[in-house]
Amino acid sequence: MIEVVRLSKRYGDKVAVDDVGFTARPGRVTGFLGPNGAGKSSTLRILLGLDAATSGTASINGKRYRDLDRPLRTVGALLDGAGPVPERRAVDHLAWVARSNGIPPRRVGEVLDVVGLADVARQRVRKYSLGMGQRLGIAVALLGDPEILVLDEPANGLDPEGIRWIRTLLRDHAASGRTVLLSSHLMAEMAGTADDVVVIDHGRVVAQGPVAEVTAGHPSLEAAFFALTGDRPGPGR
Ligand SMILES: Nc1ncnc2c1ncn2[C@@H]1O[C@H](COP(=O)(O)OP(=O)(O)OP(=O)(O)O)[C@@H](O)[C@H]1O
Repeated sequence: MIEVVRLSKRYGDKVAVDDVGFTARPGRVTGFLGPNGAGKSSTLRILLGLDAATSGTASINGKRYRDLDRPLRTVGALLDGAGPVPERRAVDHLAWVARSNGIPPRRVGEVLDVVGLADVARQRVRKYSLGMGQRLGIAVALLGDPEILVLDEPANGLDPEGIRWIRTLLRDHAASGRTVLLSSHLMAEMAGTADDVVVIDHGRVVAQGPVAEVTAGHPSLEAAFFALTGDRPGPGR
């Protein structure tokens, strides 16, 4: 379970996250939705111990990330922009992450199979396409067989088949009683993946609840999103 309570983050005068609260529950995929710059990555970075909150708390199974024992075995994460050293081979990167977290080496082969990179595991990461890099990031997230997955824009760089693949992976993870939190600015992707959504705009939560509830009165989740955020679909959105 993930709990975010009255979380705020300021960068100088800029309020990036403003009194945000939500819960991501076991057995459900929770979608964290918002336009670019809404505060999604800032919230997830605090949750994962990469940044400090100005006020409020973000916890994983009741603990701050930094207080988790062997964190990768509790929570697997994929963050925008985070990636392995380009000169490293994918398999070596995974083996290094596994070693540093006390994860059995056999998991490396298992996750390479799950993400469909087994045949290219010995290639250097710099030769990977965007989509392959994204799959490698997901492999790292799965390495510790974690109860909780936190993924920032996991569909970035994936083709339609890749998007369908990750949707199935996340649905299966939740169906086995585990917790999934994923951020996206892509409504269509979220409508088919999430059980619950948290909609954030200008740092504040503007709606949250089961997809059907948030969508009620609108023709689609996309229409609800644009009505809630006052934004129009356009380039980069
Ligand atoms: N390190 C930083 N210093 C100053 N401002 C920042 C910093 N990180 C984020 N911000 C600002 O905080 C706001 C929220 O950014 P954040 O990256 O959390 O949004 P986001 O919803 O994840 O958007 P995106 O999808 O574009 O990543 C933005 O206005 C951004 O410019």
